[in-house]
Amino acid sequence: MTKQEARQQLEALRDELNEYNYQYHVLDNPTVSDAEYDQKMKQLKSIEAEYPALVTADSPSQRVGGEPLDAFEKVTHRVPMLSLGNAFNEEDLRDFDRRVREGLATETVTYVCELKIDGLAISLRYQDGLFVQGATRGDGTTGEDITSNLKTIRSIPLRIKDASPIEVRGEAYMPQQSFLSMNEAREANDEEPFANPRNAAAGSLRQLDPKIAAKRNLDIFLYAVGEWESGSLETHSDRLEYLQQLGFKTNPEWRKCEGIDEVIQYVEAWVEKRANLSYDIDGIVIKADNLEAQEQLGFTAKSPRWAIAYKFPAEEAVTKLIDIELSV
Ligand SMILES: NC(=O)c1cc2c(=O)c3cc(F)ccc3oc2nc1N
Repeated sequence: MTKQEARQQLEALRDELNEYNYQYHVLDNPTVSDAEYDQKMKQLKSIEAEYPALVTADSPSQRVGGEPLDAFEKVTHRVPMLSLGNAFNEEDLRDFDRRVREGLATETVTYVCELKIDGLAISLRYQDGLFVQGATRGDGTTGEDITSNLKTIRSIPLRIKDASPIEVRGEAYMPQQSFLSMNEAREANDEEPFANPRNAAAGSLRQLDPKIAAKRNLDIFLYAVGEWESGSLETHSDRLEYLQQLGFKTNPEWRKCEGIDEVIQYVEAWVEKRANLSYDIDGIVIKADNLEAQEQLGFTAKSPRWAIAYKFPAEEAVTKLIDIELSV
């Protein structure tokens, strides 16, 4: 095979494998058998072995990186990654809504409600369509570069159609099933089990060896845009739809709510439905939908004034109580 033929074959195989990966891990709708996927991957790797110069950053063979790192580099978030203020009951939610309406001098606010994924806040940066850097929130201004670990998350696209620089944010998490089977394996090896999926996800993303992170079956839901020069959308909900069009995994349960009464209905519905999810949530995030309204309301030193997190009553407090009772 000539170098030109190899280049063409590799491009076709990359596109095919990245599309299969998207259907399987983002849409949860596999279109080929594992055997067929593995066969194509083997073909790609053998041509890349023959022509190493033709390996590209978005090749599916590059998901599980090379050598373990000695340490994580620091990353500065030019747009700070802040944390959300909390609401614990209906009164807190109504107080939040009153502050927003007063700040905007408007009667009713359109909100977007999202499930609050109980994981790790993550930032992904794309340049010329390529995934170039991934980082933790850290202290909001300085995070850790964990690009090699994030590349192992199959639902993160290595390339997107939009070539303009864009930073997207989301929550990396460990699905409950992965958590249970990982802890079974750890206990079989006399290793300390993780307390909960959130700690397991944090521990996995802090591994210096990406081969370990690759085995942890982590996943991610994207929910916001950080830096984005060419951004021209008017609402947060438009941004969620744009992220989905770009090939990112967004959580399908978000809803637009007109006014705080609809928000409270959404929250109450999920107190019940939460138990049926295949991943942990610790609350509901409520955001003013209009981006100009967000701009007008701005931020306190550590949180947006245009969003709040309604926290479910802590479940682990109950299990801890039971553990104590059982242990006496
Ligand atoms: N865990 C989550 O599922 C989740 C978390 C955040 C944030 O932490 C968050 C922090 C901000 F300063 C602003 C918006 C946010 O939106 C968010 N939206 C979500 N869905």
